[in-house]
Amino acid sequence: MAQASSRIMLSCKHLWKVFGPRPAYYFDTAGYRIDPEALAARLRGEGHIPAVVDASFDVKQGEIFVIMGLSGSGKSTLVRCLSRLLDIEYGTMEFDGQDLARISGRDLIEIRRRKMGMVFQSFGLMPHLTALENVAFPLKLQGVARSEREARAREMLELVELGSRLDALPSQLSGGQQQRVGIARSLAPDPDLWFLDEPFSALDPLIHRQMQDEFLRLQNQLKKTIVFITHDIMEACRLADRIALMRGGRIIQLGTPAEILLSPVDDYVADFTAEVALSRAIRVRDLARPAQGEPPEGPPVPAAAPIEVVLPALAAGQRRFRVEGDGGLELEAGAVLEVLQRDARHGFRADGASA
Ligand SMILES: Nc1ncnc2c1ncn2[C@@H]1O[C@H](COP(=O)(O)OP(=O)(O)OP(=O)(O)O)[C@@H](O)[C@H]1O
Repeated sequence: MAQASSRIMLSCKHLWKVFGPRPAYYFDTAGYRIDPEALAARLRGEGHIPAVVDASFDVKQGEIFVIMGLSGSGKSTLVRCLSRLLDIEYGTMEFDGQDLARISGRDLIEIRRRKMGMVFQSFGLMPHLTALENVAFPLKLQGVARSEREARAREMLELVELGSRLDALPSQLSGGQQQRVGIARSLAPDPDLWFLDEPFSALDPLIHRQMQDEFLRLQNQLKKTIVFITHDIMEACRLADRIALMRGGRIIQLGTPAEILLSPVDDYVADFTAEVALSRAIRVRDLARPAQGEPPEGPPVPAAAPIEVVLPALAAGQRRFRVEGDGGLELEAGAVLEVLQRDARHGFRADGASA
């Protein structure tokens, strides 16, 4: 996970996207004045699909912001609105000093080409172009000279460890390799905002995990501002700095993975998170507190490690753990045991496996 700065890169307020015969009718220029739930219910009752309902959130520079929800909850629609592949009915989307909802034509094309990168589940590569040509293609659209765009494409393919397959056609590459090309292509114009819509879900589970590691490695290096969509809570918890959890078009909870896992707002979120082994997903820093009295003995534990790292010492009787860093933090056995109890209730063993 990257450390995000506090600068806000994208700020969305009260976004609505409605499918149906006459969505504009419900949103006059003065704005809607009834509460979002009531308006969404009315829209549904009158033959419309409110796919994004009053969504507000900020994405910080350098952050991995994950939008998570079940099929049909509105994730893809929301991201299509952010990239203006769809027009919204209502709301504001401030990016780079401009309201994306209001700009049009040339400006929009420029922003999409130069400032936004997109990766989709279907890799969308051009079958008759080589890996190098596919990655260089967005730069060709920008009018970048051939030698320069090929140098950049080569650099991006090396970044995703495909430097030896520059001349391969998509059909000669595995699914995982094709998605790496897709990732390299989306990064070629050096976007400020990087959208990834279920980028790994077409890949088999083993590759899926490798690609997540690869993605985290890339992000550590590049520190992009990322909006990442997934329906997989484990993936969300692994990758996210913060998660926006959607249901029926609404963002029902927004927080760090630890906040969502430890303090779900309602039973729906609690059910959603029940399949996650907390001892793996919760990190030492999530439960750390200022050290009380003398600092704990023993070697420090890394703040970013999952709390399962302390289990052997806990089993051997240690009750307080020094947390690595200058913060004077400790991890206390009681907090760890609470998490283990929750895992046990949901059928997870202390080693993180399902019982
Ligand atoms: N072009 C469209 N016309 C009408 N309804 C649409 C359209 N696109 C999406 N919807 C509806 O909007 C709602 C949200 O769909 P969306 O694709 O955003 O969900 P999702 O969370 O991305 O789902 P999935 O994970 O299956 O892709 C669904 O009820 C869907 O049927």
